[in-house]
Amino acid sequence: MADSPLENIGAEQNLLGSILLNNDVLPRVSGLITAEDFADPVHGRIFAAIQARAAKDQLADAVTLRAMMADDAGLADLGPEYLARLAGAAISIFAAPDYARLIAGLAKKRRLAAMLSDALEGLGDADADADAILGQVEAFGLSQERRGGAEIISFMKAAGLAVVAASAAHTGETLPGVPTGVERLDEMLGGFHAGELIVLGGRPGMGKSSLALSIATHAATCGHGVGFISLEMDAASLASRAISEATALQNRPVPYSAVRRGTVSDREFDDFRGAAKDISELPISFTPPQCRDLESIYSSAKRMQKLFASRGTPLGLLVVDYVQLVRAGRKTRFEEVTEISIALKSMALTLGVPVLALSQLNRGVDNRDDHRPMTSDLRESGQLEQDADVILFCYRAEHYLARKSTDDMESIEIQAHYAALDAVRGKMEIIVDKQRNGDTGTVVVRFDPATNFVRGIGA
Ligand SMILES: Nc1ncnc2c1ncn2[C@@H]1O[C@H](COP(=O)(O)OP(=O)(O)OP(=O)(O)O)[C@@H](O)[C@H]1O
Repeated sequence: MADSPLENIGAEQNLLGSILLNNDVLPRVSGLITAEDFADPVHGRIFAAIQARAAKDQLADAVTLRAMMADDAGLADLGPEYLARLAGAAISIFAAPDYARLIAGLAKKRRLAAMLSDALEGLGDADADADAILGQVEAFGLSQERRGGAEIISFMKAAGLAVVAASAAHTGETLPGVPTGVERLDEMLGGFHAGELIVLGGRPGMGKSSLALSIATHAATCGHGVGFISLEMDAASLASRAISEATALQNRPVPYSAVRRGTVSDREFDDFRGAAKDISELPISFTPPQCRDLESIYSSAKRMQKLFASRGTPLGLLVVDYVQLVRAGRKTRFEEVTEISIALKSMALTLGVPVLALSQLNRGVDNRDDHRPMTSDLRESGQLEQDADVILFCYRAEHYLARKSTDDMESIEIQAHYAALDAVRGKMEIIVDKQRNGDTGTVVVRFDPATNFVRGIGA
């Protein structure tokens, strides 16, 4: 069958063949083309598989890929020797970048054609809103700029975008960013903004994961697709916490630890099951435990973005819990976290969503009199501090006071200790330590660790 004018299957075969024959071709074309640019979906999957192997410093040739893609029905349809045939059709290493540009250019034209056809269809509908169609065209232009990366944006265009964002914020109908569910925090930040890296730091047990999950479920409730990449907890444990929070919101709190231990009453079990049913449709996706390196995090995020787009709830937030567990294969921890931090910021930009990255702070915080985290606590964490657009810390005085021994205290001190404990019981401070485009400050929220419940005081 002849290629359509907007695809060149032969060029795709030649390019893939040359990479399979010589993996050194890959770095020469990586910045020019993505797996989505291939017109033939099987070719896209072959390219993604080559990239995944290369990221792990593994050889990607016809033999290794055939084993890796043994379950790919599309590849099986093309015959057992297809990969070997591709390798036989290789072009020279010097021609590869031109082929990559040709394929990427055709992909751009296909996307443009699809978008224009949608827009024309919209224009044919007498009830369609012209501004909505124009927005669609503009959004397409922006998404192509992100792909191109190096394109130049005129001041006029930037000013236009600034006015669109200001007008959305001004009318107050919608938050400019993804809402967190903590009203005061949303007022300070305007929600989490697309393209931003938000770092949430804290000591273990301070409630980072709980806060992140609570924000994720709230964002999903508001219609944003959420990708939750936890390197610490499995999907069922995260879901259990989210369901527990839903029971608390329904004023029938069922602690997730009791559910796990099997110590809930029949009524509590029914409440838990009922809440699970209520939130089961939320657009949140988790990743399997083997998703631990940057390459798989990025490819999972891209898969989630496609999945959510196809379901009409576009990916609005990506959460990574937590940075120190991600593997990047660098020599020192500092270099490794720096690479992760740069990658997470670029993920936020290329995917066009906010990335909420959790960061575990080291013991230094516990050894001070004031255990509130500070910017300097992030300094050992590579370049996180510089790359982050927003830095949040969570802090619970209750966590420290409840663990303080009263053995050596006088009775008056014990009284003061319990008064202090009562004053902070059930409260978490969210410290906005850095905001590239706004003010800093502290927001106090109600936090029930047993049910993962986080809400603004008085909410
Ligand atoms: N039933 C319960 N009663 C009281 N506290 C609980 C209960 N269940 C869990 N917790 C506490 O809730 C907190 C949950 O914290 P979370 O997992 O969000 O911490 P984190 O900051 O992400 O740190 P970590 O790295 O340890 O997970 C922990 O301090 C845990 O001890």
